Amino acid sequence: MTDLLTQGEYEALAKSITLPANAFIDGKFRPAASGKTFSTVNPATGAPLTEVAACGAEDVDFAVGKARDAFEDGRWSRIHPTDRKEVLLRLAKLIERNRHELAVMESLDSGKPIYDCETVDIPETVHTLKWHAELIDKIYDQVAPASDNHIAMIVREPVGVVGLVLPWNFPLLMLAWKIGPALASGCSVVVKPAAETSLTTLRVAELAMEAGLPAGVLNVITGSGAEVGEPLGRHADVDMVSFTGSTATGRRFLHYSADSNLKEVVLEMGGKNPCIVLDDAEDLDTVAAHVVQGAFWNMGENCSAASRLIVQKGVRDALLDKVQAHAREWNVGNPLDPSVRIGALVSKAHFDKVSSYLETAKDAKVVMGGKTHDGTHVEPTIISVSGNDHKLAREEIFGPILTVIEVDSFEAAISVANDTDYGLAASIFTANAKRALRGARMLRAGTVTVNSFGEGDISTPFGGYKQSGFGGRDNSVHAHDQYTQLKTIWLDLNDTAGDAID
Ligand SMILES: NC(=O)C1=CN([C@@H]2O[C@H](COP(=O)(O)OP(=O)(O)OC[C@H]3O[C@@H](n4cnc5c(N)ncnc54)[C@H](O)[C@@H]3O)[C@@H](O)[C@H]2O)C=CC1
Ligand code: BAL
Repeated sequence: MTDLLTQGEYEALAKSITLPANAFIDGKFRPAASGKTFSTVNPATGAPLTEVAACGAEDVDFAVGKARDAFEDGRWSRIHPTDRKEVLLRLAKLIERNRHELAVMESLDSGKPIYDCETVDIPETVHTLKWHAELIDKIYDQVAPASDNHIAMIVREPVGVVGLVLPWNFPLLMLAWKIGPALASGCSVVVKPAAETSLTTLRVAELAMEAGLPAGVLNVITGSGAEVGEPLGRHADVDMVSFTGSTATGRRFLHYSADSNLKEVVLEMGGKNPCIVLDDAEDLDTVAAHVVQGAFWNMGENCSAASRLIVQKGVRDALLDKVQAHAREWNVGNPLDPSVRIGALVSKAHFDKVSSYLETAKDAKVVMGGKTHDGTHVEPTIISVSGNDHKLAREEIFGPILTVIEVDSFEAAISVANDTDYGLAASIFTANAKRALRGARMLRAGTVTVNSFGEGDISTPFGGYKQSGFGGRDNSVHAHDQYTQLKTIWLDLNDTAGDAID
């Protein structure tokens, strides 16, 4: 059970904590080579929090060089997996010990409710690091079938120096999703946090040194996508990039790779995720609670947000009454108030984008909400559209706006659900087990939940079909596939040289 503090205690902590500001390279905080900085702002108040190093290509190059040195001399990549495990477990413990400080930092920098930071982001970050740490000395290599005179081994080796490019919606958790398996596998990493939310990544890098991670293994380069993300994506000495963010930026990383060293690229991108509710769904009140959680959790700033409610005609009105009742419990307010469920959107620029969709609602029916507050807050909003062609049904809004589409059959529901370029997540609510399973199979999405909304947990792969994903999966044992490559080693056991192995 998480021990929440009071709003007053969180506000006192916010005033007393030291915010990191410099990039973190080779075990030390360092300013950008250019000396430039940018302001990071509390989106809930508009007040500047601190000045962060505005790094560029020179800093990326320096960090990649340090990561390469660390990888090649084996100070991390070649130590026993159990020793890597111990360091990562210590890091998880240090994050747990500093949870209130990290939760406040995350909330101030991103606008997320402190309640979410304390009850989801921090515990899940700790759990993710522990899970990958515990896994790494339990994965065995393989021996392939071969004649008595040969042994064919298939071994996993760390891929090398990896670039980890993070989004702003779950700064700590996405860091953990990527450094957990990357570091456990023995890679050295250069992390590029989103410019909006660099602070907790920098603090975790510092804690990693305290945990005993050797210098140069975990580096953090702060700055913009153009100045840091692009040079990292194009760097000839980066072996692999794992990215989470928008589909447009993900696509750029494929170009960077093709134009440079053909580095491996794994992309986890956007979604316009359908939530299907059929006429025979049971317990509409619980269904409504899932719909609200799916649409409004983290202010809808979630790649797997259930942003399209596809509801069968017979149950539409009853369901929408209950969805509104639950949504009214999601109060908008100061993110440092532990009773608040809807905090600020991440930035004024993102607020402007999300609120522009409220204008689009003029040719649709606003069922609930539609108002904005305090410059960066948007109320939980439900908008009913005439069909799946509406802009609100097609574009990823990444805000607390749920688009409702009515359908008249199971087949129509599946067809509308799949009518999107995305394919990250989907849910289906029905009491008919055969239709539930048939639907789950027919939905083109990386994760399908039946009679619930969720992303699964650390033990199951997370990633998308179609333009939501490329190249691999986060979470689960499969996350290690991103950060390792397979090597085949054949041994000839004959006393004298035998035939060629073919
Ligand atoms: N997990 C997800 O699916 C996420 C989706 N988004 C979607 O993307 C929209 C835009 O948000 P952004 O912050 O602009 O996302 P983004 O995809 O541009 O940013 C993600 C990361 O890529 C970096 N980046 C940006 N431009 C780059 C470039 N040209 N080259 C290399 N790296 C670059 C950013 O600095 C950040 O670290 C949101 O409204 C939302 O719809 C945003 C964040 C997470
Ligand atoms: N929900 C975890 C992945 C993401 O939103 O970026």
